[in-house]
Amino acid sequence: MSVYLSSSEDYEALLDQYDTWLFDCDGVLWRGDQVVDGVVQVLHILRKRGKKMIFVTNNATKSRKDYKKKFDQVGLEVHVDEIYGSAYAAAVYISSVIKLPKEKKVYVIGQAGLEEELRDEGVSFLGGTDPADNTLESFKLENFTLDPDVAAVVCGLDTRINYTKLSKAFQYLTRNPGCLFIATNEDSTYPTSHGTLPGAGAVWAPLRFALDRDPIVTGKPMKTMLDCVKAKVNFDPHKTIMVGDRLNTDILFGQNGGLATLLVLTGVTTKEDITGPSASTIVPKFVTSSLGDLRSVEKAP
Ligand SMILES: O=C(O)[C@H](O)[C@H](O)COP(=O)(O)O
Repeated sequence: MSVYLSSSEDYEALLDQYDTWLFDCDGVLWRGDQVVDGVVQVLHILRKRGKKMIFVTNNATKSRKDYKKKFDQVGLEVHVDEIYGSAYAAAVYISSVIKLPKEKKVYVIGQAGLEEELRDEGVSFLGGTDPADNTLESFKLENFTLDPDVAAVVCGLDTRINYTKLSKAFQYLTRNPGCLFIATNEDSTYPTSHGTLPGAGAVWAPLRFALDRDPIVTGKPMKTMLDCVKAKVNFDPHKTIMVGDRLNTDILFGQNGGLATLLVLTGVTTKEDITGPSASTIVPKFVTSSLGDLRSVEKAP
């Protein structure tokens, strides 16, 4: 059963109990470029109280450096070493977990942020933002030359997804022996300032259907993402809380890592999703309307 938080006393108790705070981004800190009301103040309070803060996003369209620019633009005081994205997790997984040989490559369905993280990890790639792949022309298999060095296909959110990219990925995954199918994350949707859009999971779902094969997912809720954080940051899981807006990624990610979890209702999850007969089996430890509400700890007389 979740504990619903609403008073400054509730929030004060949470601040006392946890000294490391992990935050999801889309739906918690912001929706698109619109920062959630009160979040700037709350991060400032946490910083002032010496809390360790880590930002873990499944959005693979941006690199950690891109996100640092976004944090700066929206007025949130965050260091690049506090930012962990699913693009970075996928690149580390390919370079350091499967240890892709240097002569091998990955075919990318995704955007520049994913390419930047792969490049920074020394992973060769093709596809992605290549103009030849970002076309609405019909894909002609007779004109396609298979690159035998492609040993994995990696898929992230790609707002320019098309039939050519899906067809090339399909060729590598069915014709290059042992070619790995990797997804940065499986979010079905994500919130923006103007409403909800299909997420990365909806981008690569056609491949899963065509292949009848599930990808290796490296973002939340999977362990790989937390391993990336643990490789750089020391924290006590018993004094760490994960704040998210999606049950099957953020909250499950926290639970898989043995962390406390705080669900906020400013993103994709509604109160109906966690109450009543069709409530999810993923039950957060705490629930509150918005991360911004924690600013009331400094409004108390
Ligand atoms: O890939 C997607 O579907 C979205 O970018 C993802 O849902 C947003 O990631 P978050 O910051 O919520 O982890």
